Amino acid sequence: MIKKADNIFASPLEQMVDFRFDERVVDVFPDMIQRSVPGYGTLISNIGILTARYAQENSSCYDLGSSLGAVTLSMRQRIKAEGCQIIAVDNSAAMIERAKKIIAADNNRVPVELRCEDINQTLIENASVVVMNFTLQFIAPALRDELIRQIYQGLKPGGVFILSEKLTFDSDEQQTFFTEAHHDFKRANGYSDLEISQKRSALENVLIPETLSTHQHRLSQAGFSRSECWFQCFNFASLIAFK
Ligand SMILES: Nc1ncnc2c1ncn2[C@@H]1O[C@H](C[S@+](CC[C@H]([NH3+])C(=O)[O-])CC(=O)[O-])[C@@H](O)[C@H]1O
Ligand SMILES: O=C(O)C(=O)Cc1ccccc1
Repeated sequence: MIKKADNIFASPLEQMVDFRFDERVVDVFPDMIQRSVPGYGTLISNIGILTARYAQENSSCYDLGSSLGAVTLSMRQRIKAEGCQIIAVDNSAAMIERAKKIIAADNNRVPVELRCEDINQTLIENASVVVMNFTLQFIAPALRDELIRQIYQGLKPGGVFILSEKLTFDSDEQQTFFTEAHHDFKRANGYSDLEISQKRSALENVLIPETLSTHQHRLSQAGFSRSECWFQCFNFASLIAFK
């Protein structure tokens, strides 16, 4: 499949509208996420490696906010345990339609179920691995505690939850440093200042980042015994939480 370049925010927009995972975004999504999230490729491959270690026989592995199925494919390639299935969930119909084609073109044997639904409505059960790779940040903050509690409840003993998020920081100094470093990363990947600033406005009310300590506190309140930050590049981090 050829990768289409993301130029969604390249020309001046008369009216700023909230960012949505629609058809236009789906078309350029692999290029957009790769050029926007430092370490994205490293995260995808290592989520596969972590899944290989923690996937249990006859259990389910969940990819919540699966977009085009990058995490699903990485998990699918690595799972060795017998009788595992992957459940991939996204509430964007455009994403799910495209993901169906991508998954169908992959010939690995691990069963994949793709669901178009709100992850707040997803019943998590018999899970050994649950992944949210940059999805919690799009969930209304008031719903986050309950969602993480549901994930904890649905995990089997020994199960893990992998949570990747864009972070915000308590100190102005840290916030400025990480934001500028991220913008430098985007500039180095060919985005103009206009693209960076228009996308930033479009995401303002849609992507609501939290601090690392807010995430860690929520995980421990939900019951997780321990969490480790196993990856961070600038303001993008990933945690693994153990039941
Ligand atoms: N309530 C919701 N229910 C279900 N899906 C949702 C919801 N809200 C947002 N989404 C979906 O969450 C995904 C977030 S992208 C994940 C990248 C992927 N994990 C990847 O590793 O390539 C991250 C990003 O673009 O920064 C989109 O596909 C939304 O439709
Ligand atoms: O582009 C950004 O500034 C981001 O924070 C990452 C991102 C990547 C893809 C869709 C939405 C946000």
